[in-house]
Amino acid sequence: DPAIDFYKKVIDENVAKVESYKLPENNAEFINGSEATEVKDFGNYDFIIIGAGSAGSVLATRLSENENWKILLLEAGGEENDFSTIPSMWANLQMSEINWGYRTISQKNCCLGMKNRQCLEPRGKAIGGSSTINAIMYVRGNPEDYNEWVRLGNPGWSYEEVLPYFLKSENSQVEGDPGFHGKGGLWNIQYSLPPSELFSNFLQANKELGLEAVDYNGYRQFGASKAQTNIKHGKRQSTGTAFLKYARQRRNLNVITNALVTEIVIDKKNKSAEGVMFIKDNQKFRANANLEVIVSAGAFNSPQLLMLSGIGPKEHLEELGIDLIEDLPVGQNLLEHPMFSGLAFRTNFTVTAESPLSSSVEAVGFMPGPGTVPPIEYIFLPQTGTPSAFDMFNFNQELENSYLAKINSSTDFNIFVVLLHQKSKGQIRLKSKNPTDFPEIDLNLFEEQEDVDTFIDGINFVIKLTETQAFRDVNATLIDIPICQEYEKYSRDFWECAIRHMSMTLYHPCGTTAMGPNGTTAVVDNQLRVHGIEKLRVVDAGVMPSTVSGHLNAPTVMIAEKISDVIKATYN
Ligand SMILES: Cc1cc2nc3c(=O)[nH]c(=O)nc-3n(C[C@H](O)[C@H](O)[C@H](O)COP(=O)(O)OP(=O)(O)OC[C@H]3O[C@@H](n4cnc5c(N)ncnc54)[C@H](O)[C@@H]3O)c2cc1C
Repeated sequence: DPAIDFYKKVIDENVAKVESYKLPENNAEFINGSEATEVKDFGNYDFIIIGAGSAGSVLATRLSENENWKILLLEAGGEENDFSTIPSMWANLQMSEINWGYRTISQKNCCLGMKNRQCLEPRGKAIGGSSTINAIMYVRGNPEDYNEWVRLGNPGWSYEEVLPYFLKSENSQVEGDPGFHGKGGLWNIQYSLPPSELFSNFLQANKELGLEAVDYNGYRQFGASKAQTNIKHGKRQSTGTAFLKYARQRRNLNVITNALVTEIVIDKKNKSAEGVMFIKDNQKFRANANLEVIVSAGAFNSPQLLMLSGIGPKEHLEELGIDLIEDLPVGQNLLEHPMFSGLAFRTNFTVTAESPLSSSVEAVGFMPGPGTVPPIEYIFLPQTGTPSAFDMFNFNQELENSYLAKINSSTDFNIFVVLLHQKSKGQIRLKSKNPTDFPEIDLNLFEEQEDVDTFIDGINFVIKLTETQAFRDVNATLIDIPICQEYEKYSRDFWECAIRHMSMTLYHPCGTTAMGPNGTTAVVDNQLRVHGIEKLRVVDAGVMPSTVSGHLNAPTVMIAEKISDVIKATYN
């Protein structure tokens, strides 16, 4: 098949580049432009949207449906490419210029087994944003997650009220629970590509523990299922491909790539957003917004941009010499989904054919807990037969030699354990007032002991899962974790130590521009308008006031769909 040959060639060429790629330390490509003295006029628009990611692409598509509105969409990255459309290559995309390349600052409670105690925090820097480099899983979470947003003071966000917006985007091929899947929308959803040979063992193992196969986006979340994914004809469906591709043909939408927004221009007297400053092609530009500036730069970059523009914690901005316009808890309340990556299992089964064109994340399960929402998700990654091109865990040399080097991609499978509702909180701060510097990311996972305890329960559950007959049939055996030898092997103290060393995240930052009824604890209101500032909204994953028992891409698209309707209703 010529198509398969073409993509195999793309993989070969790009994997070679991945091996030698070095993550950047700052936004080097914009430094020249940041030193330009002249500011050029980029004209007037009704809406200026910052960031063409999961939220920004959807917003631009929906708002440009109104022909009378002139819209400017500014994106720091470039276009998607052939490599980024191949589902199984998602992890490798981190070692290319379509990842911003962030690392956390050195951590005290977590990431202890990583190089320099830093976890990686990839973010998409391209049309489609993080949906262009993500693992393409479509997982909405639990209805109670959204009802919780209402309980936190945000009317309009109950599951009943947001479900229509999930359905609106979808063209679902999933044979799931009736009433929970949309047809005819722009975004294709289908099950992950052909099942691996151990998929049925995974489902059967769950069954042995009383967990049936479920549609996790349907009536019941507790149980196990094949992953629902954003794939169409074997290719990634980023929001750039699924939504923006059509809207870009509209004359009222101007999409500018390789443009770094450096400031939201705010009239200090009226406390009203007037436009933006950005850098493109080594030049500085200013564009004006008649109706609104909408910040959709993601859960790290949106708070960075707000703080650079004078909106943020008073003390922090003062210490950096930034004039304060509005004192809001920007960058606080950072939530993540910690993920333990130390459960690999050797089997007596060897994959025969390598399958570089499959999607590597195959199936997930949700562990029941005492509450209405699952405390733990577990993700099944079967053997691929192809070793990954780099260490996405960022393990230090000791772990790389003593652990990673032992994993065999033909015989071993992984089950990643995810803590869904952490109590610990991190934060985003500015390194300096220079917009070409990266923001400072402090994850602070596992500050709260309760998080560690729940995580250990999840690990023990997954080990029990692999001790069922279904996994004994392939002789699944936990691969030795060679660290934390000072503790009794597999005791709770041992697991705590392993968790603090070997956990990374599922790359689900949110909460840094949280919605809520007032500016002491929240940044935006329930219509995502920034408290205290006119004509300014934040619309992206950062606005989630609490996280969801799922993955963040689908909820972010839902948020953008819903706010597009709110905006249309406001001005029409
Ligand atoms: C490696 C990885 C795997 C993931 N896997 C999954 C998964 O399988 N399923 C799932 O549901 N979720 C997954 N996620 C998470 C999900 O993709 C994100 O939560 C979601 O895409 C966030 O959308 P957003 O609109 O908030 O931000 P983004 O999609 O990141 O969009 C922000 C956009 O703004 C641009 N931008 C930022 N700053 C500026 C600036 N100053 N000027 C101009 N442009 C700017 C960025 O380049 C980017 O395009 C994953 C994420 C990653 C990184």
